[in-house]
Amino acid sequence: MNRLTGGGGSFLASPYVYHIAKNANAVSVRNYASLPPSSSPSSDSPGTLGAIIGVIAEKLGIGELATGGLQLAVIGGALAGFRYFGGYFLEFLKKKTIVTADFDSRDESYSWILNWLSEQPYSHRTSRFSVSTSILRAGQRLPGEGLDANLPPVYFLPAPGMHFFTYKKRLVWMTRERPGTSSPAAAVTNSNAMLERIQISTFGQSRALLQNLVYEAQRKFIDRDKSRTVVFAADQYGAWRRTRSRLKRPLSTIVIPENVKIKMVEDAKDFLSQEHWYSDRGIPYRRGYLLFGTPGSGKTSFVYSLAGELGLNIYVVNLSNKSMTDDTLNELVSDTPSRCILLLEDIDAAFNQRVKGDTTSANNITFSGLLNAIDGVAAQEGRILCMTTNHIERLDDALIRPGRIDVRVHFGNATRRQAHELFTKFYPNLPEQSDLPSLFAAKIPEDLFSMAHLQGFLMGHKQRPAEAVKCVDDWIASHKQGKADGTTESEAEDAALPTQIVKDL
Ligand SMILES: Nc1ncnc2c1ncn2[C@@H]1O[C@H](COP(=O)(O)OP(=O)(O)OP(=O)(O)O)[C@@H](O)[C@H]1O
Repeated sequence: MNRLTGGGGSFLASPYVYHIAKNANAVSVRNYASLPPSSSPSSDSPGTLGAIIGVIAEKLGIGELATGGLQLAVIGGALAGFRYFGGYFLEFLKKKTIVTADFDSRDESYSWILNWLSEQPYSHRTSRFSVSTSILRAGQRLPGEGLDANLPPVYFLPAPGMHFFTYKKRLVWMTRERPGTSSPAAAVTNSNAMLERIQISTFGQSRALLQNLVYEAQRKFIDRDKSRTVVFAADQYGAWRRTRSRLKRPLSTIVIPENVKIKMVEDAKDFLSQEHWYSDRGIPYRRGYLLFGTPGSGKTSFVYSLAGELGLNIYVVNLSNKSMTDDTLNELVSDTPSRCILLLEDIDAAFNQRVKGDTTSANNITFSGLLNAIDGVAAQEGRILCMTTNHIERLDDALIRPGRIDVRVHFGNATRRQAHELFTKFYPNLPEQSDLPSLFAAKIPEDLFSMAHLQGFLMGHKQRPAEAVKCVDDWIASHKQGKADGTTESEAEDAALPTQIVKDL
């Protein structure tokens, strides 16, 4: 009895139990130590756990072996309890002493942090680094940008794992997890196999340092985008993904009548500055443009240039996407920032099977779902909607009625004037008195070729303007026949209309 119930001095001090206590975490050890000291390790004194168990065992009249078993069970239970609560305690300690920022590759902020990391001296110093020509986010590639235009872009990033470095003279550490490497959770959820995660931590209770870091990363990223137009597209999960960014295309590179450009830019700027005007009159603060006309006439290019001019990003919805439903469309549209261009391209293709009274489309979006997304309650205020189509005659009147579409711009085939301007812009180093642009323009039949077509021809003579003028007759002859065969009467009529703002509103 004495051997088994020898109080703290007996069983805790026995080599076996002591071993268990030593292997338990510090919290367990401390908790044992905090038990009331047992000055007299005798069975008469119930001052220790062992003694208490001994007394209970004696009262119950169980034998020595069973008493030993009971003691071990109690110790095991106590250790398990310490481990369990110890975990909580450690977590509590961590919360009190460490702050952590978490970045998930499904979120835009992941790009900020990768970009920020790639600029940190540590990323260029560490022996464990990953090299990338693009930043990978949720399966989307964000090409390296803003680097020497003559070199392939490259990012240096800390490799997956843990890294320590300093930020503003404070120690920070970062863990980067990739599925299949160090993130079992991500590996299990195969649904998003490209999920990545970064955590950045530092000692202390204040979030200020990490918040500064996040703001700095955000600012750097946005500054880099200032000279660019960023394009977002909907992914298969119904969320916006940054797909690419392009250097802003100056409006001067779009060859359409100057008055069209000026009026459109003025209209958009006016709209963006008139929020109160709209709210005072209870008019939904939205503007819609329909750009219609012949293929390759510059409709999409104009939208990109306009976005650059206004400093807006573009959110493109592909209505032909089979995974898109009314709900996802609605969610996407309501999820755009308040100042942006929402671009619906080739809108006729999404609903070309619609005949009057039919409310279905070739995809999973209903016509009423589309109308609702465009101007329902969830539709974002402050956005500019741009729709493009080559077939305005196929569009339902309801889709382009005033209020949904405020300005219609027709884009036609190239006039001689446009051909002249395109040639001049294509060969900017021509002497001022050169007659090549005029010679070229004189040969181009009015309203027969699209601007894209002419641009394609000039691309074949990139550095040789005189050769372009010499060869253009043959090119026209060979293409005239093809065009005559392939163009319907209504397309030919449409193409012959000049590029202009159609003021029917
Ligand atoms: N008016 C124009 N000025 C300058 N470039 C043009 C013009 N029209 C077309 N291009 C050039 O032709 C190509 C195709 O233009 P874009 O995609 O903007 O035409 P689109 O009208 O949107 O065609 P689609 O209706 O087939 O989508 C681009 O490379 C663009 O630079």
